[in-house]
Parts: sequence; C-alpha cells; structure tokens
Amino acid sequence: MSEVSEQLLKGTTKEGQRPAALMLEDGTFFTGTACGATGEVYGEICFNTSLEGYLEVLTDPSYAGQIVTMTYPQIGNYGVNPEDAQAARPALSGLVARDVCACPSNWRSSVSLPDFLRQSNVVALEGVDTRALVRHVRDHGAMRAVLSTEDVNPESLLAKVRASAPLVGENHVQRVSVPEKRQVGAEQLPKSHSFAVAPAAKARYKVVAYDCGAKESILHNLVRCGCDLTVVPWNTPAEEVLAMQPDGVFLSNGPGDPEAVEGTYSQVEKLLGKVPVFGICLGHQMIAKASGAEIEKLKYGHRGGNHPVMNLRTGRVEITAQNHGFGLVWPSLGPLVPALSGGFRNHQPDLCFWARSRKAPVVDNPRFGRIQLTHVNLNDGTPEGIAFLDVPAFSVQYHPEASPGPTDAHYLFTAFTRLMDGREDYLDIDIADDRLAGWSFGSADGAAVAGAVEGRA
Ligand SMILES: NC(=O)CC[C@H](N)C(=O)O
Repeated sequence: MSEVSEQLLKGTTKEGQRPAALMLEDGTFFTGTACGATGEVYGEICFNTSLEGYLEVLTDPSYAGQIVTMTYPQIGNYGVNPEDAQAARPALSGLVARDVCACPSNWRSSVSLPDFLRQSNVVALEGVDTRALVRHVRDHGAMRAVLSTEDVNPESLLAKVRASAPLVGENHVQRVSVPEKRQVGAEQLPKSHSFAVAPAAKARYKVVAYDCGAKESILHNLVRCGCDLTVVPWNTPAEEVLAMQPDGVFLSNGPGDPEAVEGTYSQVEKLLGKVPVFGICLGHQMIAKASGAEIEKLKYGHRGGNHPVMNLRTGRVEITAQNHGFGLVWPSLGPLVPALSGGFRNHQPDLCFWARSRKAPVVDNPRFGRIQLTHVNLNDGTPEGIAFLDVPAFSVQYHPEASPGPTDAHYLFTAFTRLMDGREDYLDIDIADDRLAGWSFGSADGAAVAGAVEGRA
C-alpha cells in the first residue's frame, strides 16, 4: 500500500451492483459500483463538463483510448436516443460518473443508459466523487488510468496501470476510420435533428471527407449546407482524392495523438493549394502538421460545451463545444508578418495578450505562404483557428457541429461552402446570414428560414 496515494476515496455503492475501481498512474484510487459492462479497461483519464449530451460524448470516436469522466453529477436522466449517436458504437475505453440513472423519463428514449452501456460493452463506474477526481486531473494533468470491475485491489491495479501503453504515440485513428469509402447525402440525415429548422440545401458541392473517426453530426451539417459527401478512409492517397475532382476536401475530428496520424497529414500536404480544405479538431491539427507546425500536448485538454472562443477577425466571442487534448503551437507555423499583425510579437498566445489585442496576426509559412490566426480560446489563450491567405484552406480546433453544445460556430460550415464558391470574405459571416443554412439559434421562424433555403437552392 506504500505506493498508493493516501487519497483513497470511498465511493457510494448501489445495492446489488458490483464493486468497481479506478486507479490513476500516480496511485490515486477511487471506488464505486459498476453501472455498465464488466471488465478491465485502460486509457487516459479525461473529463467533460457538458451538462447534457452524454450519448454524443459516449459515441464520439475522438474518445478512443480515453476514460471519460462526466462532471455533471447526474448522467442518464433522459435515457438514450439512437438518433443522437455520433457513431455506430462507442469507441471510448470507459465512463466514470457520480450517479447514473437507470429509469429515464423521455419520449425519445429507447433504452436506459446502463442497458446501453452493457449492450455496447462499455465498462462504467458510478458513485465516484467526480469533483475530487477532476480537481486531481486539473492539478496534476492527464495520466493513464485503469477502470476495473474484476479487480479492486489497489496494489495490483497500480502495477497494471503503470505497465499500460500511454496515449501519446499511438495511432487510434486507424481503428475508428471507415474501412472503405461511403456516400453520405440527404437520405442519411436523422429525422429529428435538434436546431435544424429547414430541409437540407440542394447538393451543390462535391466534397471528399477524410474520416479519421468523424462524428456523424459533422457529416450531417456538411450535407445540410449542400455538400454531397464521399467519405474516405484516413490514409487515402491525395492523388486518389484529386482524381475524384472534388469542389472541396474536409478533414474530420479523430482520436489520439496527431503525431501518430502521418497517414493523413502527409496526404494533406499534397492537397493544400490544389483544392479548398476545411478541417475540424484533428483535421485542424492535420492541416497544421502538413504545414510543418509543432503540436503540443495540453495539460488536461478542453472538453465540454461552454468554452469561450474569440474570433479575432470580428471580435465576436462564440461559446463553443470542445474535445481535444493536443493543440497547435502557433509560432511554429512561421515568422510573423509584422505589417499584417498590428506590431505584435510572435509568441504562443496567452489569455491577457489576446483578450486585449483583438488582432488576427499573420505568419509567413515556408510551405504555404501567409497564415492568419483567426480564433483563440479565451479560457487559456490557446490557438483555436487558422486561415490560409494564399491557398484556400481554414480550420478550427473546436466543434462547430456541437453535439453536444451550443451552435454559435455553425457559420463555419457555411464558410466552407463560401470558400468552395471562391469568396474571399468566406469567413466573415453574420449569424443572420448563417440562418439561411437552415439553422435555428433558438428563435428562428422555421417557415421563413425554410423559404430562404428554398430560394437559395
Ligand atoms: N476531437 C478531436 O478531433 C480530437 C483531436 C485530438 N485527438 C486531440 O485530442 O487533440
């Protein structure tokens, strides 16, 4: 027991449920009860602060290799509606929660969360003091963890977690990408799509989407904006993509360490400048890697539905959904272009600097010319969006599709269609214009917006 932290936190147990335990690699130990599948799983411990959307989190392929803790204390209250799932099955390693509801009340629900976890073979633990766990990760950083319903012995769990593989260096993308190409069009859109108030725009853009573990809602948003999608595996050669003569290429989100996804970023390097490119999250990191940038591992990442991001071009703050553990090192993209950067020094953004500046600085990238920093996270000042000024490409680290989360950043999908239209002002979109894409921000008149979409198509 000597190696095991003093902080042995006893969780609550529900009658009739099997005991389960979570051990972190630094010896911090939590106990509670099993509320999903039984077994023993390994992964990097992380936490998500969304108040709702647990099914979308559970089925987001970007969580492969991670044990996710939900900070909201009651999880499962509204059950599980398969139409909200982001992939056919969960890819995460395990789930940790304070209290999981076995008797949901919701007309859309078809199964309770514990039943879904068991059917999907997700090992889950409840009864944990998730506030203590999250504070620990926040103070000490992301680390390896083991979650077990088979073994609750601290010594043996500690030995096992210390022998497990770290997230860094491992390619998790290859196991969540599509095995072969598939088409996604309006017929694949779910019948009930929260916030969508109009039918999908007529398909006008032929887009090839690299699937590194794409969330379905990202693909659906692209379709709603008028994209006819050919979804291809993560390592599809650029030549094959260009031979399809697409109007644009999309790079999806995805799990794990971006450094390990050379199969994608080496192809992106060959696509930039030849076709309009848009990337989200891992897709953004792929574009950065293709441009020779450095990527850093964040202390404990950003995961939730309430992260403020400033659009440095407009000065507008968006409340965004986030899920990433790595980020771009902005100065590594190239030397600053002082004439376009308002006299700022070229350093990694920090909160005070960017909150005051509201300038979108530009660097000169040796491979692709001028690149502008378009978005920063206002919680910690990290870079969250870039736009290339000499080739048609842009990307964001956060999630305009939300799912779960607010839809403030939906305009980025519309921006992609404008980029494919060859518009220079593609990024400078007013939310009112974005409503033409058939998206409600809580107050839209559905009929009027639907009419506008018909007119546009
Ligand atoms: N959601 C994502 O695409 C995550 C990207 C990457 N795996 C990260 O953690 O930073």
